[in-house]
Amino acid sequence: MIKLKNVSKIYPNGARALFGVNLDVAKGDFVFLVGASGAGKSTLIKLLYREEIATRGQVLIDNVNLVRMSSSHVPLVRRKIGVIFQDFKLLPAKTVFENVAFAQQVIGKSMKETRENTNTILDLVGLAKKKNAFPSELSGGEQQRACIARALVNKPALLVADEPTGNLDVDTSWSIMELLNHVNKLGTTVVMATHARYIIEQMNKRVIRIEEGKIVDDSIEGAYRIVT
Ligand SMILES: Nc1ncnc2c1ncn2[C@@H]1O[C@H](COP(=O)(O)OP(=O)(O)OP(=O)(O)O)[C@@H](O)[C@H]1O
Repeated sequence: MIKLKNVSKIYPNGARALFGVNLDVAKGDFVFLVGASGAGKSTLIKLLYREEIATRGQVLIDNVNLVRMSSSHVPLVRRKIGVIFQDFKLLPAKTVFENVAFAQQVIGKSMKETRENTNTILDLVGLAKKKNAFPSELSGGEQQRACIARALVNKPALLVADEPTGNLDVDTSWSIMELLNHVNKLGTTVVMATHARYIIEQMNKRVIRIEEGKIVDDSIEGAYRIVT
């Protein structure tokens, strides 16, 4: 579902973030991106949802090249992709329900469908009881669950996550990882950048290591699987 062909990214200020990256991620995969700070993980993730555009090469999502795409087509591609961040990015003046519902209203879903989908996804992430709370009334783990609900509510084929456990304690991080694993088992492809060694060691997933803008290792890591 994801194919990067000889991708390089040089930012306008001259910073060289990625060089000659080739990558294939199959539908249904769960992939970790690891590497030191500044290695290029966030840049690679941003290329996948066209927050940034590659300077050279091709970034294909379901055979559509995001590099050559006109901006009018970007919303169509973004509907296939849910994004979650380390710092949540929830709208502070909206409740959990409204944050999740909003993602559907902007793509023109009816009120009835929006309400049904929002309730279903809030159940899935374990936030049904907090749906009328505002983000400031939630714990960090609950805020991240709300973000995951928002990212998933339009049923994306791909979920990209940039350090989604970066602001969470170990137990809360595991509950988020179990949720991502569950979502992956339901069929969503997951690409997640992380610095958390203990997570990649225990998840037994494909791990892509980036150093100075290049993929230097691509292998299955860890001996244990999370039981879900
Ligand atoms: N918007 C930008 N403009 C200029 N340079 C940038 C920009 N974003 C990132 N860079 C540079 O590109 C390189 C890769 O950065 P990137 O954020 O992709 O790394 P990272 O692996 O995600 O790091 P971290 O783990 O700290 O988040 C770094 O040298 C960084 O300074």
